[in-house]
Amino acid sequence: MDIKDKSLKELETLSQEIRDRIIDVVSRKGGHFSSTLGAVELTLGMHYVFDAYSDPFIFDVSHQCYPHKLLTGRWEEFETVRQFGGLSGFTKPKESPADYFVAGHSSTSISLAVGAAKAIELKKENRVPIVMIGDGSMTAGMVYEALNELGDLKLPVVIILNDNEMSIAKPIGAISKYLSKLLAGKYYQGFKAKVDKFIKKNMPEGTTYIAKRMEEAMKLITPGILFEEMGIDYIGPIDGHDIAEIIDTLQIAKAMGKPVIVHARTVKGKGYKIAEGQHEHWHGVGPFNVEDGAFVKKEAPKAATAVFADALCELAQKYENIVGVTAAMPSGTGINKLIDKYPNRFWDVAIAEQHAVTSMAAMAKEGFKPYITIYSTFLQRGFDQIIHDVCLMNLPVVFAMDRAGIVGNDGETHQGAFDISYLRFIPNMILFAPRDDKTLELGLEFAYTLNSPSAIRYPRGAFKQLSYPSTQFELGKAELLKEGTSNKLFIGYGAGVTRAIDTEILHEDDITILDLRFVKPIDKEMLINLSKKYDTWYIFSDSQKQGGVSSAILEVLNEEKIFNIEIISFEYEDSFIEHGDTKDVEKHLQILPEQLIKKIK
Ligand SMILES: Cc1ncc(C[n+]2csc(CCOP(=O)(O)OP(=O)(O)O)c2C)c(N)n1
Ligand SMILES: CC(=O)[C@@H](O)[C@H](O)COP(=O)(O)O
Ligand SMILES: [Mg+2]
Repeated sequence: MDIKDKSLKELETLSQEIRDRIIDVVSRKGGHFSSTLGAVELTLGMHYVFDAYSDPFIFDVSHQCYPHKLLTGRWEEFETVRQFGGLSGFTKPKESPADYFVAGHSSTSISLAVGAAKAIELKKENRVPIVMIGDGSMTAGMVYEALNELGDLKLPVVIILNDNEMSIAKPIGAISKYLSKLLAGKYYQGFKAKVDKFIKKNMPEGTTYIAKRMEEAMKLITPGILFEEMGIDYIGPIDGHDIAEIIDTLQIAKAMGKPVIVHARTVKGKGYKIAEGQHEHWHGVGPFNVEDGAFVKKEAPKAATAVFADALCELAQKYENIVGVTAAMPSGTGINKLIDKYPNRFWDVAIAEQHAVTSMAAMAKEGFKPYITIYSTFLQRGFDQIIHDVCLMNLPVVFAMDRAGIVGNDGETHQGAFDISYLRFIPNMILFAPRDDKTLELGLEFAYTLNSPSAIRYPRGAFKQLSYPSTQFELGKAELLKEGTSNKLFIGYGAGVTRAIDTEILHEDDITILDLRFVKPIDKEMLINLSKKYDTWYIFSDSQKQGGVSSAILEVLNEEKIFNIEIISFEYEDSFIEHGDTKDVEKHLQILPEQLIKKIK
């Protein structure tokens, strides 16, 4: 939709239509809600001043990109957002040429803009990268790595800092406090008045000349701004819901031809009163009633996250040296409960996964037992820190990895597919997984006893509760759940054990089921023994096949020169897994028990 020739009044009407569409669709389908509502006017400003099909439009995390989708030919299709086969909830170039990059993990936007700006300069093109980044995402280290170079190179990049004074939860840390202080300032008004006066007095011919003078004007009224010190001009705070002010400012920022941060004050949830200014609750939602904001809740069994949080609470009470962190996901990981109860032992360190890992390594060195509670996908950010700061030092840090396996509607960027593959080869690391609630509780207690780094994984949502009695973990020991009479062996890992059991029930043969429990150290003895009885092994695990559970088993068989076993892995194939309701995605992957049984037969 070209909005460049719309009047201010028309733009205001459009902003209401966009909000109505988002509220209507998200209230029925679920999705990211309050961030995207708060970004409507800023997005309109971006589209008015820049060109989404030419200028790189870079949305950080991109959970706030719904207005952008609606403005770039996806109004009708928006009905399908986050559903299987439908629109992604994030920006995705495959979906539209107006989506510059895939995003979903935070704080990548300014680096992308710097790279794009370098390329634009080398290609001698006339395009300007425009970024939208939230205040919460300004806490991550990558942002400062990018600003560091940008302030030096002085390439033209416009960065809208969309500041609603919230991350998913409340904002954390010194940067947040600093931004709040800036928000409280009156810099923009002074700046604008000066610029207006200047333009009126000195003929408004040619933006380069005006921009040059603006720079001088700004220096007088933005003392000591961190960004200025880094070589990046700062304009703000502006009202991020005032379309005229946004357009005005973005035009100026674009004309300046150098890196500029436009600091905009916004209200998270703007336009839906019940959500306005609320954190957590309205960030990402399921279907709800628009009239009263009541969620259409389906009766759901207790999620693994809640089982984890309760169990860790009990352990923390028992062992005073247990500490823990989350990187900006307090309620998502359930650790908010512990932060409330033990504020001196459990922390939200903001979006700072690398720092979370390394700072907990030092706590382990000091004799504490850190539990890093983190989504499988976000731990990817702390990869080098796991190797260099935790495993190399052989420190007993526990990685409690939530959202392992298919996460559903967030899709490609968020699937917890890779953790086994990226952790398994690291020396000293112990990898194990519970199959249900009880074994999750046992696993957390077992982790406490370990003197090495360990990682335990559990899924989004609830485990299916199993009837097999639970025994405590024993390092490197698998558990034979059922001995059958056929030549087949089902090996399950974590939630994969349930998949194995559910598939076995559908098979007429009486099949042996092994809960592998540890993928590292793996139970070689058990595998060697089983190789003497069963010659066709099926591997069930909610993880990537490459480097995953079946790879680990094949390594053992190969080392032991056991070549007569056929291994059939039902792990994820070598591709990124799309978004959709988890059941739909699993069906697409053909890993539902009724599909697996057909493959086996
Ligand atoms: C690396 C990484 N860690 C954590 C998250 C989870 N996450 C998504 S949005 C968000 C909050 C971002 O806050 P902000 O940038 O201020 O955006 P807002 O939602 O307030 O608009 C968090 C923590 C993520 N996407 N990526
Ligand atoms: C955008 C983002 O990274 C988070 O909002 C994420 O979508 C939360 O996922 P859960 O719903 O699994 O907590
Ligand atoms: Mg925010």
